[in-house]
Amino acid sequence: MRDALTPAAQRLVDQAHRRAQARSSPLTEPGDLLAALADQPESKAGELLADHGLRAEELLSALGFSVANSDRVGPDESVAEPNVVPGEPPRDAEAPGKPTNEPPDSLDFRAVLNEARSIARRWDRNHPVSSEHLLLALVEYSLPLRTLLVRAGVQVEALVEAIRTLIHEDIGPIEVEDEPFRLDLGDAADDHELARILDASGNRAREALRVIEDYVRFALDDPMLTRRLKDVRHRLSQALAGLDDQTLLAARDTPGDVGTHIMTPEERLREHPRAVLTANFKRLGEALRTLEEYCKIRNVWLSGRFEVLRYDVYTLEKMVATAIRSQRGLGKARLYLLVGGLPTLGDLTWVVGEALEGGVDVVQLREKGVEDRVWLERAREVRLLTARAGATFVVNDRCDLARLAGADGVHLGQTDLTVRDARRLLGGAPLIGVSTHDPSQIRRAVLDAANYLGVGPVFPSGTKSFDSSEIVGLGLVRHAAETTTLPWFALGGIDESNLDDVLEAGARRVAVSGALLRAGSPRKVARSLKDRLEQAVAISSDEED
Ligand SMILES: Cc1ncc(COP(=O)(O)OP(=O)(O)O)c(N)n1
Ligand SMILES: Cc1nc(C(=O)O)sc1CCOP(=O)(O)O
Ligand SMILES: [Mg+2]
Repeated sequence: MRDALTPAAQRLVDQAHRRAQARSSPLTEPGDLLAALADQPESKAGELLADHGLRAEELLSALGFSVANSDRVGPDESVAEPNVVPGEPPRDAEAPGKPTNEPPDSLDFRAVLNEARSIARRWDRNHPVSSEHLLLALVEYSLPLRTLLVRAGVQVEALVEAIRTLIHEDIGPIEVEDEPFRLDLGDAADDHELARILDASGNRAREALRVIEDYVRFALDDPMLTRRLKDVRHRLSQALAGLDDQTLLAARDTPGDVGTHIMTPEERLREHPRAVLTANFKRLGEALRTLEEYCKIRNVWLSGRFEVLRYDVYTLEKMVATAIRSQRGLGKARLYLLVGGLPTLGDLTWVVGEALEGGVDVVQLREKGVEDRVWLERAREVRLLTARAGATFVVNDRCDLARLAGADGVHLGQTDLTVRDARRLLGGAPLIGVSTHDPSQIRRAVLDAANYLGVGPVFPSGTKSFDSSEIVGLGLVRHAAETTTLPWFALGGIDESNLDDVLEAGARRVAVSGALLRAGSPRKVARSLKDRLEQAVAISSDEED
């Protein structure tokens, strides 16, 4: 394999070889590369590992390197990036100057380099492999190394998202590998059986994935999840390319398959599209498990790729389930009111009543600095009003009060409780909303299985003061419109005068506070905002038809 690597990536690969030599290993393994990355906080990938919680010494010792004497093995270990040094062509892995007498690459090590290459070249065939590509290949395709990273403190999911964002990872065409990993299926009877099993489960996995993708794309209409599913399909195809398709085809015998006519009553009965979705997630998990188990006989590395895919599919299943539940809870909600800071309970009752009459769908009680008993009294009042109107009620910041008041959910900012901890307190049913102020927070909230997002502040706000650098503008609204899975509400300084700009940028739900609280007639303003939101929704669905 002749891979174009950035100088920094090349040094990491060389360092991995030297590490293998230092530990007297006959082969250079992926763990040697991970150790090289972990021990180079100045490289971009090393920096990312450190930012995501790596306790480098713990990882190095888990990888079998003694921290005291390891670690910068050999000379010239400075791996300061840039990815590509301007004016300097990327070095080649097998170019002259490569250290000699070092243990050759294990199959797994070569597979990691292959992976890194295919990630780097997804969009551009000439793109060199950088340290970030190497790190992504390691964590995405080696479950044991991923586990070691988790044990050494790394938040792996967030790390993967950060790398993907950094390298603009996206779904490109499937590249045919020059030298794919092939299962060497010969002519023996065992091989024939193995080929039939792998052929059937490969087809099953592909088909189930397609059924799931169709649901997410057409029923859920969710761009971010559709992209993630495409990514799984892409990786599944790459993994399946490791099986010798000619052998599999030769072994295929559909008319002779004793299983084709056996169908359980449950398989015939699917009452609604969601039942089809659930059944196909199950089918996909099973097919991946079969691939993983039977590949172990011949190629542990390939088996590991199916294993990682299976775990990713479990996570995706949860994300799809959350997206369905969120859309059901908030699918038709367009106008969201944040209310708080009013002098009396009577003022609160009046404003919320007016807003609900004007068509507000969600009310959030957002109090700051009031005594808990007052908070709770107000929350119970808003609960009553919203329940009568059939609207949703959310409590800002406080899970305890949300529970006590019987709210439908809670809203959390970036420094409030995490979604995971709020779920511990509230259980699975209540809605959890998260404030987001940049693309990575949006991605994180989606991965954390939040039910909806606040996206802002779009404009300066009279309700909460923000530095000008904190105002996200319409750019983040456009980003959310293009990518976001969940119901999301643009907010911050939105009123009748600038709503058109927000709609133009792609928002179809907005949250307001001052626009209603400072209005002479909150009912009229709410009605006008709501009508314009619904009109925008109607126009965009006409355009889609
Ligand atoms: C719908 C919605 N979006 C964002 C926020 C802001 O939450 P947070 O950042 O926690 O700030 P506070 O509101 O707590 O001051 C929100 N409340 N609602
Ligand atoms: C409390 C709050 N949080 C925001 C965020 O973007 O996180 S914007 C905001 C204030 C929303 O009120 P108004 O509509 O009056 O600007
Ligand atoms: Mg908060």
